[in-house]
Amino acid sequence: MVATLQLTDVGVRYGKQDVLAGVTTPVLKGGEVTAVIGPNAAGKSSLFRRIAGLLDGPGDIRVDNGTSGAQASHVCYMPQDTSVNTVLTVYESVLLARKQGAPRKVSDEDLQEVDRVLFSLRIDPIAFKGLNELSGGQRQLVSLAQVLVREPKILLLDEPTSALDLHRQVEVLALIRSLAREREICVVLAIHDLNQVLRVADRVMVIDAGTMVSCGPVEAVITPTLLQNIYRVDGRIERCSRLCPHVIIDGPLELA
Ligand SMILES: Nc1ncnc2c1ncn2[C@@H]1O[C@H](COP(=O)(O)OP(=O)(O)OP(=O)(O)O)[C@@H](O)[C@H]1O
Repeated sequence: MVATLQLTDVGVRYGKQDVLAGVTTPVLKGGEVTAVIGPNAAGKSSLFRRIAGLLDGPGDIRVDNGTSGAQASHVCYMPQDTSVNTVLTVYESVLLARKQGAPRKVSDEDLQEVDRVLFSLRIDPIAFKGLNELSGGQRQLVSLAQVLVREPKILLLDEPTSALDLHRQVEVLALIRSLAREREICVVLAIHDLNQVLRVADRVMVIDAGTMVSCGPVEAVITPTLLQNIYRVDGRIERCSRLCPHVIIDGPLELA
């Protein structure tokens, strides 16, 4: 069965302050990548924490048309903050993530999956380094390995490439897209770089000031009007030599 995720009227409140309200999506399906975009402090991370079951709030989060998000075991969440406070090695931390909530005995299959994920993210050369010895980008790749190794069906990634160099961003996002397709994973990822959104996502959800203002196919949503209304910049969409759409920014919005 293909995994599905659907949000109905989902909100988040910290104390007495509503930071997110009324987020309703179509059914997001395995095999698809949905990008969540919007300005700083719009409510994107709060939405991810709410879907992952780390925050309470109004609304309905439906996984596979039944279980609520928090309870479904195949929902994996990678937070924005990947700082660590442990002496584990990369390999140990990824193996531990794999065994989370499962019987303790480590099988050959577990070891093979850890190897496969480290290799796919090209972090196998640092497998036996301590987590506290890594660069910011390496730490982010390890965090990604920790969720991929659990073989999720719903994958929630909060800015998974923010610390990566350009080559690694393109490579990792291509990997995420191909895993989504091959393993029918429903991927939802927050990301600021609209050009990467245009490359990786099927659908884009725009959050602005705690409200979902738009949700649809990437090229229908990422338009000069969005650049003006949400990001206050003048820009246009053009195609690169491989025909992938790209955002060209002309400058800050010039008010008439
Ligand atoms: N633990 C918290 N307690 C109170 N308010 C919070 C908490 N976490 C976030 N907020 C507030 O909620 C709002 C949304 O924050 P959130 O982190 O969800 O934004 P975001 O869209 O992910 O931003 P960014 O793009 O900067 O990461 C902000 O006004 C923020 O100050």
